[in-house]
Amino acid sequence: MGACNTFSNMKSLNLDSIRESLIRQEDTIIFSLIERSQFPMNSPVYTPALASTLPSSKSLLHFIVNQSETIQSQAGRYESPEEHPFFPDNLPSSLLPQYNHPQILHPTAAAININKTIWDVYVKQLLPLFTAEGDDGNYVPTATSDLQCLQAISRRIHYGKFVAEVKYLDAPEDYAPAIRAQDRDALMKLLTFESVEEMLKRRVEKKAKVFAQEVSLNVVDQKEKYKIDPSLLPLLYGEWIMPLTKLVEVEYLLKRLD
Ligand SMILES: C=C(O[C@@H]1C=C(C(=O)O)C=C[C@H]1O)C(=O)O
Repeated sequence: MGACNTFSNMKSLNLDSIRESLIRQEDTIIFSLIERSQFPMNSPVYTPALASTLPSSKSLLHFIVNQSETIQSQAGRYESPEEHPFFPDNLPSSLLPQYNHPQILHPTAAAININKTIWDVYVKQLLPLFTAEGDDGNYVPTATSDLQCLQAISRRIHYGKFVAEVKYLDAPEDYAPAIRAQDRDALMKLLTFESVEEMLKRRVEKKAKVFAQEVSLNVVDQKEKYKIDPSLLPLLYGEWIMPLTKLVEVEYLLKRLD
């Protein structure tokens, strides 16, 4: 049986099960980056000029994400504590019967949403790293690939809330004084596991070597080629995805005793 990506109940929530989910989410993130990388940068997708006749005049990406979130919100996506919209203002309510999502997180945590930062980091820092320069006019497939990447990365980073809850429950006596003192540095130190981070960086590079490898039947063509450079994965995780996950962890813990 494959590793499960969600929590069905409180009992299944421990640091091992959360890390298993984060490991499975690596696959989703790597595949979504590979899909996006088949298109060049297509920079008109991210600027207002192309979007001036659309209801979201900021950019085509803004329009596609906003409209997709509207549909998905009506279908109940944001009822789950694992999901965070990029444009939470004025989202319609779910039209579906309520699913009984386990209430694991401390109530004040619901408000933590760092998607603005994730959006900026993705568009300004990550995209240029793994897409070729250029414009091939495939704007809608490009923006829908971006939506997949953004949702996968956001879900992973906001999992920091669950990580933080479990770490707190495992050692409240260690965390409580730092929370009471609102000491960000002490919390960051407590929640950081360098060996886990180092293993993760090695694993995502290895996964990218497998997932992004060009498959050829031509035995003469021995040299391995990749759809995205595998060494980008430890960079993306080390510079942005893990630090932002830890930021969510700290933000969560700061509110854990409210
Ligand atoms: C997520 C965790 O917390 C921290 C963040 C990590 C990450 O984002 O992958 C890894 C190890 C920790 O430093 C964890 O402990 O698993």
